[in-house]
Amino acid sequence: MEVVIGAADELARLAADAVEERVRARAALGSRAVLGLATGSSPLAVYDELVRRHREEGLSFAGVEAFLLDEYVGLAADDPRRYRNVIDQELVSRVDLDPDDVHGPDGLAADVPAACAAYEIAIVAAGGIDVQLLGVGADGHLAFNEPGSSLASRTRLKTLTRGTRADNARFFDGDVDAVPRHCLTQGLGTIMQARHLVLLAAGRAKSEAVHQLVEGPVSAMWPATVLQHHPHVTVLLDEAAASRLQLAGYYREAYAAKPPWQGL
Ligand SMILES: N[C@@H]1[C@@H](O)[C@H](O)[C@@H](COP(=O)(O)O)O[C@@H]1O
Repeated sequence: MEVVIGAADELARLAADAVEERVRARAALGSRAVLGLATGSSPLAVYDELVRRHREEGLSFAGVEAFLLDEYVGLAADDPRRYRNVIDQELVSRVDLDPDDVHGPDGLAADVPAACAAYEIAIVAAGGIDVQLLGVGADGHLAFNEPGSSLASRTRLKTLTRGTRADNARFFDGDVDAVPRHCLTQGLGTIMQARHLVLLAAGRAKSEAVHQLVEGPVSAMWPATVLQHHPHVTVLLDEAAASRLQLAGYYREAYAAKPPWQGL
């Protein structure tokens, strides 16, 4: 696990570098990159940077396939809070990514277990996710895998905690009761199969979750700690999110002394 502590614009550039590198490398081989997209505030600056590179530097997403981490259950197909619509607005509609190549768990499925199983199969059929962008909840949730989630879980229905619903009420005019109770989410086991995980966290409210995920014991009580078992994780933090790290000095030194050939 590599921890980088820096300014917001630098972190967004690094995450965009990881995405761009994969997209260009796959295109050069004549194959398609598979991206894992996250919603929430954390990746927004990354999407802005990718859009800028698309417009100014010719970065093309044509042929790229993308999968969302999670989705609310029960929001109407045209509801702007539906994550599939959020990602259209934040990224897909601003670049040349074909909307038909962007997939999310179906929060309106009549047969939820079948829809979740189909989602898992679709990810595998695409060849697996090359780069997965991630945020983390203040309680350590990853995607919508709340505390207590199996570390081996697959895409399934979950019940949101009151805390997560309160955090996300800002997207529902501050009305916690308007936030759906249920969601479909990639499981922790699903997320762990992506080849490179790039997690962004900002602000003091995330500092305990960040401390646990980087330095705490692996536990379902802090679902993001499962990332300690992944061979290729990049954790991009602002100063406030990094403020409870015990080994922050070491992470800074390691990053500053990193051989240029190493990449992210
Ligand atoms: N389902 C999402 C997660 O995928 C996201 O990572 C997390 C943090 O969100 P934010 O980036 O807005 O802090 O909260 C939401 O509940």
